[in-house]
Amino acid sequence: MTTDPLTGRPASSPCMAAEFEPADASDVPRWRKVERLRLRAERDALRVSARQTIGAALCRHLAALLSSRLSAGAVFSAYWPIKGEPDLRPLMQDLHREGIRIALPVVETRFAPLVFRQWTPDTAMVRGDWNIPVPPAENARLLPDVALAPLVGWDEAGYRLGYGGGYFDRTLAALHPSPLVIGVGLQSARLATIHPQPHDIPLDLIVTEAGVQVDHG
Ligand SMILES: Nc1nc2c(c(=O)[nH]1)N(C=O)[C@@H](CNc1ccc(C(=O)N[C@@H](CCC(=O)O)C(=O)O)cc1)CN2
Ligand SMILES: Nc1ncnc2c1ncn2[C@@H]1O[C@H](COP(=O)(O)OP(=O)(O)OP(=O)(O)O)[C@@H](O)[C@H]1O
Repeated sequence: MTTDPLTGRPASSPCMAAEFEPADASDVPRWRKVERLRLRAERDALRVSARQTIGAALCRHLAALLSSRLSAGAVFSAYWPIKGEPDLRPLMQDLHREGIRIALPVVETRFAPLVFRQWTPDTAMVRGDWNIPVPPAENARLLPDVALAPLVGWDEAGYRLGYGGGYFDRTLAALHPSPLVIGVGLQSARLATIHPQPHDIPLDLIVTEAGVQVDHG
């Protein structure tokens, strides 16, 4: 039997497709819940070495993409990896060294837009909402010129599936001028469609370990 080099599982593992497709908008939240669980389980099953390879490839693709879009003093919002998300902290370090200001998203108020707090390699992170490590409240609040949006799932129209809090959609709806938003996730997290709803805002670009997949930027 052949083995998938990334997951170490049988290449012919049983079909993991969602058990249903939503018939109408009222089914979409339930469908998304099933898909989030499936995609997160697949991501959790990755070997550490596969995760590292993916993170390094993403850092490379993003560095190439950002070199023409960010200059010293610009604000770049990244994320602190949780729940098996690709680790882009080496990229944050490199861009910081180049004089780019790095910010991280923070849930300061539940169900409100995210705020962005400055991060430097010297920042002592504290635990925020949902136990996510965040820069402390005394760090400067910044508005990103370019923002990464971590993806649980994505589609070729540029829509994203996150953890289901609606935080990025709420944030993008509130930010003016809106930053260039780059979705970051696994190639294997591609869906035929996320069944976009009126509140869903498409991303400008989507990048996976295989390179740029969507470019509306
Ligand atoms: N690394 C990282 N940081 C990030 C995000 C992210 O996706 N990744 N976010 C991107 O938006 C924001 C936090 N997003 C959140 C999204 C949902 C819930 C939430 O509602 N949690 C529920 C449990 C939901 C579940 O387990 O399915 C809860 O706490 O009860 C909290 C934070 C900001 N920081
Ligand atoms: N602009 C908005 N204003 C108010 N509520 C919103 C907005 N955008 C999304 N929501 C609400 O947030 C909830 C979750 O939305 P969705 O399924 O798109 O989450 P998600 O994009 O996967 O999560 P996240 O952005 O936190 O990673 C929905 O109930 C939706 O109504």
